[in-house]
Amino acid sequence: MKIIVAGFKGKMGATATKMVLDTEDFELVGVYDPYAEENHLNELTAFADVDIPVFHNKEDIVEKTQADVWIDFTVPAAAYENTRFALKNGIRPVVGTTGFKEAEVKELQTLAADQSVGGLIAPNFAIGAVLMMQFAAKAAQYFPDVEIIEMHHDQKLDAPSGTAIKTAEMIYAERGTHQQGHPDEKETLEGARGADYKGMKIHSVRLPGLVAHQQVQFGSTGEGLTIRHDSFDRSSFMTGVALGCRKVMEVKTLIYGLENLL
Ligand SMILES: NC(=O)C1=CN([C@@H]2O[C@H](COP(=O)(O)OP(=O)(O)OC[C@H]3O[C@@H](n4cnc5c(N)ncnc54)[C@H](O)[C@@H]3O)[C@@H](O)[C@H]2O)C=CC1
Ligand SMILES: O=C(O)C1=N[C@H](C(=O)O)C[C@H](O)C1
Repeated sequence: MKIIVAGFKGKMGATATKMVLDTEDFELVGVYDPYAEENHLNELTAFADVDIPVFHNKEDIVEKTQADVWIDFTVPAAAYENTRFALKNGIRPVVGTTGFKEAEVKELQTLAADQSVGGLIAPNFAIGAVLMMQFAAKAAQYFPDVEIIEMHHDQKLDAPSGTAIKTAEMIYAERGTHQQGHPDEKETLEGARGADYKGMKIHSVRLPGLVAHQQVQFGSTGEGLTIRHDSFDRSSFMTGVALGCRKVMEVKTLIYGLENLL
């Protein structure tokens, strides 16, 4: 399987690049970042023995390689265009970048279906995080009152996290809209109650030292249930990324959420 990694100099992109190089049946054919100063991956100390081209524009990738899969860990502002480009050129996207609008995902799904090209957008590739979301959706059948607290490193650009939004969407699919808290509650300091997704509150914590953590907290009469996942290291996402790369070779649509491929 021939793979391109977009965003290779970033925290996730570098981890994914290493994973591709370390996986026997994966072949890294190029890395992409329009802002990179390097022309070859071996110019970076971490990849000193890897002679792979660095691409600075997308057209060169199509012209000079024959990639099967496009792994994307870039920035919210670039991921939609990158995914669209990959699909249009028959390269299967495996996208971890967050910040997609609901309409953008739908548009890309239509394009993938039209092009008959498989792909995956997964807000979280950690298997434990996918289980957390599924357990939370199950719990919401019995405990409709829930708040989501997501906690990330302070370099994160988007809030709330893609995982928090996906969790809220999965809970919503089970419980629908539900009024929580006191109907007359007032914020004396704006934002105190967090963001609101169909009546569900989402709180975003950003602190140095954190990686990626989320707590889904349910409350009911005389009892509470907390479901928590922690990614302590970015290697936690790599099993899911590798699995995504294999699975997109077998499908002809753009899947949203790793849970749909497990
Ligand atoms: N789905 C998942 O499991 C996970 C998703 N993420 C998401 O992945 C994304 C990247 O996260 P990090 O690696 O922490 O960020 P980062 O800031 O460390 O890396 C982003 C990289 O993208 C590059 N870049 C900027 N514009 C680009 C473009 N147009 N094309 C290609 N590359 C471009 C930057 O130069 C930078 O090196 C974020 O949206 C984050 O939320 C992060 C961890 C896990
Ligand atoms: O930016 C991150 O770090 C992460 N982003 C994803 C998200 O927005 O949910 C996945 C994970 O939480 C790490």
